[in-house]
Amino acid sequence: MAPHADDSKGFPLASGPAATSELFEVSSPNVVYTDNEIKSKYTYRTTSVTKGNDGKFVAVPKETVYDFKVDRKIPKTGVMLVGWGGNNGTTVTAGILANRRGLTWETKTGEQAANYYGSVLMSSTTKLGTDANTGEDVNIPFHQMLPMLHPNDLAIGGWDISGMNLAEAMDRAQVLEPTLKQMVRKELAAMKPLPSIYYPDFIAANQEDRADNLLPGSKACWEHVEEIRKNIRDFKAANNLEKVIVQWTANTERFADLIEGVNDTAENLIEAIKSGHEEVSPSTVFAVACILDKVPFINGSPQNTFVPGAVALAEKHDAFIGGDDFKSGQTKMKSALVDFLINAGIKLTSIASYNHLGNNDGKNLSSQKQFRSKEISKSNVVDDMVAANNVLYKEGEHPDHCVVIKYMPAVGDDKRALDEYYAEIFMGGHQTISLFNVCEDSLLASPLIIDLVLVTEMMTRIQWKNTSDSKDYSGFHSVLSVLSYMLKAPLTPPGTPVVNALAKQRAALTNIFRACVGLEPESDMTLEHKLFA
Ligand SMILES: NC(=O)c1ccc[n+]([C@@H]2O[C@H](COP(=O)([O-])OP(=O)(O)OC[C@H]3O[C@@H](n4cnc5c(N)ncnc54)[C@H](O)[C@@H]3O)[C@@H](O)[C@H]2O)c1
Ligand SMILES: O=P([O-])([O-])O[C@@H]1[C@@H](O)[C@H](O)[C@@H](O)[C@H](O)[C@@H]1O
Repeated sequence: MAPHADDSKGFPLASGPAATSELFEVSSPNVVYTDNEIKSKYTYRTTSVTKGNDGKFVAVPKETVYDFKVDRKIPKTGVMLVGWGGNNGTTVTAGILANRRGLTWETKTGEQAANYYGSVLMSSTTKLGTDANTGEDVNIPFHQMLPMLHPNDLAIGGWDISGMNLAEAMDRAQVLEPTLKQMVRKELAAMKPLPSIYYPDFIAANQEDRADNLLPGSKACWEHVEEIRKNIRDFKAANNLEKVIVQWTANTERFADLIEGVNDTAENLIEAIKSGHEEVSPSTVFAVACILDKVPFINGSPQNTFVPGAVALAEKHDAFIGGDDFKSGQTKMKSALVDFLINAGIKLTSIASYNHLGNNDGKNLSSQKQFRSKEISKSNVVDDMVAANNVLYKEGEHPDHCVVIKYMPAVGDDKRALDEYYAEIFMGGHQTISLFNVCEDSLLASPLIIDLVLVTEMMTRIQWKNTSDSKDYSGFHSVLSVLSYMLKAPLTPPGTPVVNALAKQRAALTNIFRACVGLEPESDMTLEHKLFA
């Protein structure tokens, strides 16, 4: 009998965890396994560079020894989506249900089985090491690097300003095959998003016609914070959960003005909400509600949810936050291609990025203020790669870069991304790369929602301390920049650099997980294959 859900309960857990036992153990004097923990001593090696009076760099190898501790017990976890009734929300919910039940369905090209393609954790591998006998690479599923939650075990719930149940909303989204929809319709029909907060000025006016599932009040108030906190507590209790993670996959909001005395500090932000300040957005109200109860909050949209006061509040409460803006298709390709071109010594001089899409996201983005949020997140993605190459680019020099998004209802969720990359090459030559990339937006974004939940939940079970310190273990910084691989505009701890290069982002995630079990970073040097045969 398929599991049933109701408003506050969301979508209950599967019967029994799908997670498999751990695939490997590290045999090292620096790694200790107990029933509940993996403890490791990890030497972090970096190179500290200074510039001498003669202008010459001096590079000094540095070593810092850290103790890492990983909780091996995988908690019963739920995810609550803000915007649950949207294209992404309905698609990821149906996708997890289909995987949990091992569904196959007929399509025009034959039978299709449920999968987690597009999830870096569930469908990619990472190199563990080399075979002691053959010297061949030994690659394992990324998901097996640490004792990680399995998406099949997730309870799912959430909020939407639209009161449609998930089956009707799935039809409205027009993303999934009718044959698959038919197989999950009954379960989704039993799921209804919780009423949400709606402050009209923050999203396009064209969204008003779906706003029929609202909490009273059209601007920030403390009752909204308390109601959201209660919703999360009720969902956790109803599903007998140990942990809940909240993700914003609701409409893109306009940027909030940063106002001293309103959203510049934690205290001012709390006061601004209590006094009903109109510059506090719904996404910031959700973030504050989550932070106060140390519920991790991830922003999958481009708006500046995390105003300085929200970041400060998260740091104050040791709560995890992450964002911004899922990196699903056009930008993911850009962050890989630009990384390749510039690191190949090719001088990229112009990027023209156009896309059109016909889903409700595109409808909301047809409004200038909401588009501006997206334009910013899509435009900044090359900055670090350009700045890192002072051979090609002088100080302050960068490629021309334009971003255009047009709402074309006919194409629905199947966004068309058209890009032209123009570059200078050897001796005055030029290279022009033209891409036509059909991104089925929700089918690309849904695995990112899953990866963001899995990595965020994993980070709540990792602690560290500097071996030389006597102080206790602590968690990573509140701002989870380790999530950057899944996001267009990575949020980083205040004052730290933003890395958008896709390969670097993936390497950071891989090597932090490796460090947690006392393994060196994967360097791909393979000296064993270069020094001797
Ligand atoms: N590939 C992708 O789909 C992709 C990539 C990057 C970012 N995003 C972002 O993800 C978000 C969702 O994308 P989508 O295609 O699912 O859009 P969508 O419009 O289909 O879904 C958004 C949902 O949010 C709801 N909503 C709006 N304001 C709300 C509020 N205050 N509280 C609760 N619900 C609210 C809407 O009713 C709608 O159901 C958008 O902001 C989009 O820009 C999507
Ligand atoms: O992730 P990506 O494909 O570069 O960017 C996408 C944009 O191209 C699209 O216009 C927008 O609707 C999506 O929300 C997403 O942001």
